[in-house]
Amino acid sequence: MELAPHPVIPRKKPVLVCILDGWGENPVKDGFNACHVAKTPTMDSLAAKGSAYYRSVLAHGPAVGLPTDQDMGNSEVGHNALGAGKIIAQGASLVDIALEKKSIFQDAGWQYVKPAFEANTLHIITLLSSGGVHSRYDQLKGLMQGAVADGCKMLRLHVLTDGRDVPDGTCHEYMSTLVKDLATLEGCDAKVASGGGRMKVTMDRYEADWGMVERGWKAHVLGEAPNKFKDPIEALKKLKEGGDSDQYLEPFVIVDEEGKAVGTVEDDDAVVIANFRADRVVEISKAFEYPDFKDFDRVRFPKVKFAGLMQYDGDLKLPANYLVPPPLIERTSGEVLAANGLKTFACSETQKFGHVTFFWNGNRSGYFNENLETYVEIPSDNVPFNQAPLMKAREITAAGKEALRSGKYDVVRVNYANPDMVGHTGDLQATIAACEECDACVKELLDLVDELGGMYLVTADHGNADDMVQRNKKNEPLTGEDGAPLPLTSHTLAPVPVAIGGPALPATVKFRDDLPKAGLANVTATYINLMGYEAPAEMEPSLIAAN
Ligand SMILES: O=C(O)[C@@H](CO)OP(=O)(O)O
Ligand SMILES: [Mn+2]
Ligand SMILES: [Mn+2]
Repeated sequence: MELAPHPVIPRKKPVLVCILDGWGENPVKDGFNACHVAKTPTMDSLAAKGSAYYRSVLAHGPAVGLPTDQDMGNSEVGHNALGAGKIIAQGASLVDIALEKKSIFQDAGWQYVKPAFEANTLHIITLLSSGGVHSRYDQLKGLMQGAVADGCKMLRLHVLTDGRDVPDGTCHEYMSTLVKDLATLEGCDAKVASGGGRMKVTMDRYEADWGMVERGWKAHVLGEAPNKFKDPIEALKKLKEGGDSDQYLEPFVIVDEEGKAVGTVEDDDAVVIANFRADRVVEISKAFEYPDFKDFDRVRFPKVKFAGLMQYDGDLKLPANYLVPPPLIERTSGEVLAANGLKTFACSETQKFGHVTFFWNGNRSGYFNENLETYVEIPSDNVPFNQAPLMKAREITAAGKEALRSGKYDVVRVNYANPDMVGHTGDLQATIAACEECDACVKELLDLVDELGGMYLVTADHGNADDMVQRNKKNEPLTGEDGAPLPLTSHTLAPVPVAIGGPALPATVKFRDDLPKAGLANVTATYINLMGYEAPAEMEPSLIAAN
């Protein structure tokens, strides 16, 4: 893994790698493109340097290991690619293949849960949508059908409504489809048992709010929630009357005529999580898997056969049982830099902290070499982010500047959460403010890189803020019955910008023009070059060359 010195670029500290989470370079530049509408003098000045120093790269679909060109990018696959420099077949693709070949039903994880099917209940916990970021409905359906074919007599679904990877208000459609499909599972008593909105129940990440997971545990396992309904479609109807978006629905439990929860989790049951993406199911997995779990009081800890659709954390081997082996992401840039004694500083706020560490490092929660890596997490606020669109960008900037100034690090990596997290709220004005804040913070970092005589690479992991409205096939904005634009809460298919520069960048070094289809994985070799090294040959080619 020894890195050879770059023939032209000197090893000159510091190098800044800055990721604007959810900042797409969308070809549609109208009033709903928050990155475009926002006043962004810094990003504009980078773009104005022209194609030798500013370009876009693909951040969605096969370029980041997703099944099709219709799959928008996301933070997991984006940061995996940025960190690894390779295009890796991702969870969504691997599950597709395993279902297609039916090998999923032969492999060890399924064999582990299957013995529960005859006399006990199979519980499936899942994000209920076809978003393709954390889960997909067709895969859920395949799992349910496979379970029934293998003798499952009692199936209970615990569903998290989406409205984030798919438009708000679609939870009814997914629930109706699910209820219809459950009714077709012959010989199986199949019901929805509990649920809630993905940003309220179960799917917390990076320990931002364990209360979410506790609410999920109570609803899914104990059958307790303030909202009890006899019918899941009725449940959503009533909960939506409160005005909450699909993402933020309160937890609910489905009860029988006597008011008893229809699907509590009991000893000897099987529990499967049908999400392929890790970050938002690591916490609930710990609650099911760890006997000495202390992050909230579980009240009851049923002895179940627990499996993830994938293994979510390779370092922790969590969960021990899983249906599909996760992508093997090896020899990431983090590992290579550590092996060469190079020092890394990485920082973001809680919501994105694992993105610049865990995902960047190939879904590993530990360090490669703790003496060489410094990871700083700025605690995120637990608020709907359109109410606080500046988020913790100032604090991240301050930490990044201190790291740059310290002279201790070969590379300083920061991620700004604003364009993505505020973009997900569908609030255009707040997202414009988020982009402006981000731009102002990037300026501070770049000014310091100038002062210190370093180099920078500014990029993003996928689009989001660059389109805030749902559109028809002709790209025209859609409006609701009241004539108001229908907000887009999801990521986009847009490519993302990559900008390089800084006083230490030799004048002969420029972006190549022979890689028009380059994607995020090409950024890795580029930043390793800026650090003064040739990138490992197995990585996707660098975007730059010296003439
Ligand atoms: O919030 C999340 O979980 C996803 C969207 O589902 O966003 P990101 O990939 O940017 O983390
Ligand atoms: Mn992201
Ligand atoms: Mn996002």
